[in-house]
Amino acid sequence: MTMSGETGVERDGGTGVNGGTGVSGGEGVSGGTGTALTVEAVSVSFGGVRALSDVSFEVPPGQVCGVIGPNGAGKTTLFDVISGLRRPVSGSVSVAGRDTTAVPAVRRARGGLRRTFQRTQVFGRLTVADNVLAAMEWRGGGGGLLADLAGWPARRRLERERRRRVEEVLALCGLTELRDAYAASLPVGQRRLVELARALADDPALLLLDEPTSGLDADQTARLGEVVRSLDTTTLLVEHDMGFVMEVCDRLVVLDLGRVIAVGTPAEIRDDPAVRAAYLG
Ligand SMILES: Nc1ncnc2c1ncn2[C@@H]1O[C@H](COP(=O)(O)OP(=O)(O)OP(=O)(O)O)[C@@H](O)[C@H]1O
Repeated sequence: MTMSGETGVERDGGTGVNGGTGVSGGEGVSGGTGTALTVEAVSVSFGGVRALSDVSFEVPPGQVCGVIGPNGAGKTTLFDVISGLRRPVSGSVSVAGRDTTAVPAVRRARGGLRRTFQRTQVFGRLTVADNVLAAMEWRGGGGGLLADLAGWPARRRLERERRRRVEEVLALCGLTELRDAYAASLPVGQRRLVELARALADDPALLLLDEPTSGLDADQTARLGEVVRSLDTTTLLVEHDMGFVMEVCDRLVVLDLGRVIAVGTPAEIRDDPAVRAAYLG
């Protein structure tokens, strides 16, 4: 299946990390909501460029952790490592106490890892509601072909339950009035909310949000903050909007040139001289 990005270019959605599309099962990351994340001594190199050097931090269950740092600090590379799109040359990633460093991205997605991207990935030719519904369809309806043909009551119940959940998530993300709009017709901020709704549809265990406020107006940003705060899900977010980060995150990890230069609460980070130096030069 393909997804349309902000540019209108069709993008491959088959990484299995966004909304869990196209995969089935339940392995890889599982642990339900409130799953602890541990990154330990992770290093990644691109030729001579050390994108991540010995990066370590923990996110306790249910906390919201911001990853901040100047351009090129290694934030996207870190997300790629945690979601399984890139293997570190050394170090490990553990989710709910289980080492997932060698677990493929698709299995992490099956286990409940959801990620949104800097460049939004939604199904442009589906309505907003169907985008969210599609994020749940990967589990299948149960009962196989026979159930498909016979329309078993259990299958119909599941379908009703999913549709109820779609409406719930749309309301949470402020998208109810847009439920029948085609995703491709929406401005980037709203598409970003659709992507978030897809990620939230089936109770993620671990949520990675890449620049979630980008393209959102002030009201949408405020709502996003409320949504993220209301979740029990362990959440990691890369974000340049410092006001948002300071308000929404329980803790921050600051990267600079691939290294962790500070970890702490927003208040601690605000006053940290190393952070000020990295940002102000
Ligand atoms: N595929 C790649 N090949 C070579 N170098 C790369 C690749 N991806 C990232 N890098 C380099 O690794 C370093 C970290 O990049 P990364 O994209 O992770 O940083 P970032 O903090 O996400 O930056 P930004 O805020 O600009 O998105 C940078 O020096 C970047 O040029």
